[in-house]
Amino acid sequence: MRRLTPTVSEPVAVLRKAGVRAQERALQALSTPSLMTLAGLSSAHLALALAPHARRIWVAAGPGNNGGDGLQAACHLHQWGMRVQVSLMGSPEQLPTDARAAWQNALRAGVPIHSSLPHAWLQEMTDQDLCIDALLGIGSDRPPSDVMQDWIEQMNQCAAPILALDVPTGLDADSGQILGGSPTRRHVVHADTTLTLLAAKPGLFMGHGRDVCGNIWLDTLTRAGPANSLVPPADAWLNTAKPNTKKTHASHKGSHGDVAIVGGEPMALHGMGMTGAAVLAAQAALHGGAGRVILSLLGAPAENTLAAPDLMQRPFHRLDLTQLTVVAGCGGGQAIATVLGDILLHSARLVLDADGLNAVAANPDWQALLRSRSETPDQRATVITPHPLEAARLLGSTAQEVQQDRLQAAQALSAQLQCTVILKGSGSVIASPGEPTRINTSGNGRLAIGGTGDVLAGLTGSRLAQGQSAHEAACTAAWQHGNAADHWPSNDALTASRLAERLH
Ligand SMILES: NC(=O)C1=CN([C@@H]2O[C@H](COP(=O)(O)OP(=O)(O)OC[C@H]3O[C@@H](n4cnc5c(N)ncnc54)[C@H](OP(=O)(O)O)[C@@H]3O)[C@@H](O)[C@H]2O)[C@@H](O)CC1
Ligand SMILES: Nc1ncnc2c1ncn2[C@@H]1O[C@H](COP(=O)(O)OP(=O)(O)O)[C@@H](O)[C@H]1O
Ligand SMILES: [K+]
Repeated sequence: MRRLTPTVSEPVAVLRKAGVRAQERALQALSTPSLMTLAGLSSAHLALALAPHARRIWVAAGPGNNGGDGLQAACHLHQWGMRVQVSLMGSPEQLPTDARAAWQNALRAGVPIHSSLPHAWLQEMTDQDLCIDALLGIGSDRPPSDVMQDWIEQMNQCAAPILALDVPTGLDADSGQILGGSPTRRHVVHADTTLTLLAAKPGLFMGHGRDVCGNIWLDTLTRAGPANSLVPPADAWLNTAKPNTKKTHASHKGSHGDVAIVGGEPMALHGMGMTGAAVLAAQAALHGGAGRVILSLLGAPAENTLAAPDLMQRPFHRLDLTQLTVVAGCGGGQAIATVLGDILLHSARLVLDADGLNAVAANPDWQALLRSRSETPDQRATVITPHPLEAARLLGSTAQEVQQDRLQAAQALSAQLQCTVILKGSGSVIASPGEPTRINTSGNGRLAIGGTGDVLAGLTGSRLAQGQSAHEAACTAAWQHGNAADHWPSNDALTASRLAERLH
């Protein structure tokens, strides 16, 4: 069993529900004791570690095998001398085989099992006690029933912390969305800790998953031996790519790459002042360690010269694109369309963001140009950094559809445009042709403010300029960007410009 944090260094495979089921089938026959026995024991160990002084442990057990895990855990905790009560939803006779065996074990051991909520017990529980959510795991495909919703609400309102087994009930393990697309989070368990079983699931790290899982632990239930070779191919991996920011002594500014930021439409052009976005990207490229950063604002001379003394400034026609890492589109407005063809054709390495992506989405010729960059003899690296709406425009779908399956959306876009994609948002997904897809686990809701995406684009450009491949640059930049937010002092405002200066 191990805790999954953004600083985890070994690779962690992520499987969708279908993959977990396949793994379950493959391991079931081999595993002695049964997988549920292992799951129950592991859950009980973690429960005891989380609440060693609990005077009450309430287990809410559902009608499937997730309920079986809870019953098995209750049995151990009871045998170890803890005061446990189980509320079992549904009829014990209808439990699946393993869960039914767990119920019989618990009965034999003398665990109190009821079919309703222990109201008085719940009211007496304190923050030293523990609730165990074993209502639904990966078998849930619809919003919880009315009675279950009531149990969930009681659990969320209880003073004791919550340990969710496998998945917090009400959360879709694949997407991180709330089952049934409910706009409120009332009908999903808000766990303090989630012990996920067999494999990490994507939904725990995306969308609402980050808010309702609490600390995530993983037990693969596989011990050393032949069982390990039966794990199906991963759908993705958690992103563990930390940047190496060390620079050799024997280096000069030319050793660390040149980045040109092209964007920042001024107010004078179409009445929308967006030079700030380009300056943010440029600052991030500088603080990300690029040797030289050139700001090429579209349509007018710089308005921020004094604010950015470290930056060089050039008009677009003076840039030698073939020698540069270009970050294009940040605050690009409509003006980006005037230079996008040249950028797609000639830039040595490219990060395309924001209005650059919107322009590509509207123009099939530019899509073809973007694709063809991977076919040039020098295979020009390209990273695109869409948020869900920009991704939807490129895919011809909706942001909601993208959020329903972020892994699939990022992979489809990467295949369609033959480039690296960072699909931004809670749990950014990094997909590249022929590379394992990554889910970034650093970062938090404080990044949900204007301008942080420009910072990510500039940082990615600096990583490319320093010699990383498109996939590595995207992985390390996404991790570093989120990590800076994770270490931000809680009493200090996080703004994009300050983020750009504190990338460490
Ligand atoms: N098998 C194994 O080897 C191992 C399994 N493991 C554990 O099993 C879990 C998967 O078990 P599972 O497949 O039984 O699914 P689970 O999540 O318990 O739910 C299904 C039940 O809930 C019901 N139900 C569904 N939705 C509902 C709703 N909205 N509201 C109300 N009811 C709803 C559904 O009813 P039905 O759809 O049939 O009407 C069915 O009765 C997995 O997450 C892990 O914890 C581990 O121990 C490792 C070994
Ligand atoms: N809830 C969140 N959790 C983690 N990261 C987030 C969250 N919301 C936004 N982000 C990150 O913040 C950045 C926002 O980018 P974007 O939407 O393009 O904003 P902008 O265009 O204003 O810069 C992205 O890197 C995204 O991954
Ligand atoms: K659960």
